[in-house]
Amino acid sequence: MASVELEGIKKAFGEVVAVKKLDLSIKEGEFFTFLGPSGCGKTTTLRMIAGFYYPTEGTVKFSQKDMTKVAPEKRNTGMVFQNYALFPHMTVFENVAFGLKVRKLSKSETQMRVHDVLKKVRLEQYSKRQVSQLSGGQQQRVALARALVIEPDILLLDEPLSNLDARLRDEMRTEILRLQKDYRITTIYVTHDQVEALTMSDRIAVFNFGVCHQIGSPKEIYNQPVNDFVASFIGEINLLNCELINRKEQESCTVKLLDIPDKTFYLYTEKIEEGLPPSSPLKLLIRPEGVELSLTELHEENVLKGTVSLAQFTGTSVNLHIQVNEKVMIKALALNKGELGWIENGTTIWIRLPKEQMRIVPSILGVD
Ligand SMILES: Nc1ncnc2c1ncn2[C@@H]1O[C@H](COP(=O)(O)OP(=O)(O)OP(=O)(O)O)[C@@H](O)[C@H]1O
Repeated sequence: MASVELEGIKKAFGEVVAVKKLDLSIKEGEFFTFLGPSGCGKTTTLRMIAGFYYPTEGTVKFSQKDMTKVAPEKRNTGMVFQNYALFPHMTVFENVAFGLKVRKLSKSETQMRVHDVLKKVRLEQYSKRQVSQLSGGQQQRVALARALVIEPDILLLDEPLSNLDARLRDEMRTEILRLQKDYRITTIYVTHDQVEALTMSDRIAVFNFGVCHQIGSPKEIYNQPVNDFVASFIGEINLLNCELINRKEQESCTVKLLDIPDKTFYLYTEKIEEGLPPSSPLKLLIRPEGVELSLTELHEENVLKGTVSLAQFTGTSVNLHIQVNEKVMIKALALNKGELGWIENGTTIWIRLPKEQMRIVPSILGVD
């Protein structure tokens, strides 16, 4: 096991700056995920850790040892690629043994290690089969076995599940976590899939356009996003253009929603992101599950009246779109019970935005 430290990392390919300036440290044994949309610099960062690319600026360290210019084969990392990169004409055994052969391990040691790892990934009975004769999920396990057999200090996984169907993806998520805990190996996982990131990771780094916007546990990222990009990339959310009217210490503060005239809302001061840039556009955030609903009029603060424009039944709940006016639509969630479970399009409804469920963050996506 090793820790990973990235200090002031930048990577440019000619004019294209794939990673702008990155500082992060990954702890020993941690399951750490790089999450972000296509082209945001996740794979480039992973490849700098593997040594396939050298950074234009900055330092890559493993357990505080400078590895920036060390060749990939001397880093003791195991990597699994999106397309598996297996040798199709070779057997499962030969594929997994390949890295050990390169390292010139004895035949008996190789036999033993390959046997052990194939058992771990539940492929012992397939060792003589050609990989081209395996299913996608089985090929994925071979790729994992090949990465693990060298007993790497760090396991690097680049969108390893994106070629599998939904059911197999679920199964492999559990499998990868089981192996990661078994081997107690520092793991860096690249994905654009928020469900994978939330369910698997100890911590997540959220990227966009070569910049890491936030690092935190799945709960921190979901519940305390630092800006509207992070908030909207993970889960459903309502983002409302707003202006902060008055900010008091340890009390409610007052907010004006720009698209709902003559209405003031109150939320707790600690729900305002620290150090908001003075003139930047702001967004008020609230998750659909934080919105409260009533079919009878509510006479309290933070209430809006709207009309249901979409009621999508999902089994356990109903996803609702509630039109407040031409510009503002609020997403909410009604559990499949009581009268709210039977709600239909066109229903008039009262929405309460509880103080503790709202946050104010700077908008990097811009006011729409
Ligand atoms: N070898 C290269 N030469 C030139 N530009 C590159 C190279 N590799 C990556 N880029 C560019 O750098 C940016 C980041 O790419 P990267 O592959 O790291 O993104 P990503 O977040 O992993 O995307 P994806 O999820 O699509 O794999 C993109 O604009 C990409 O086109």
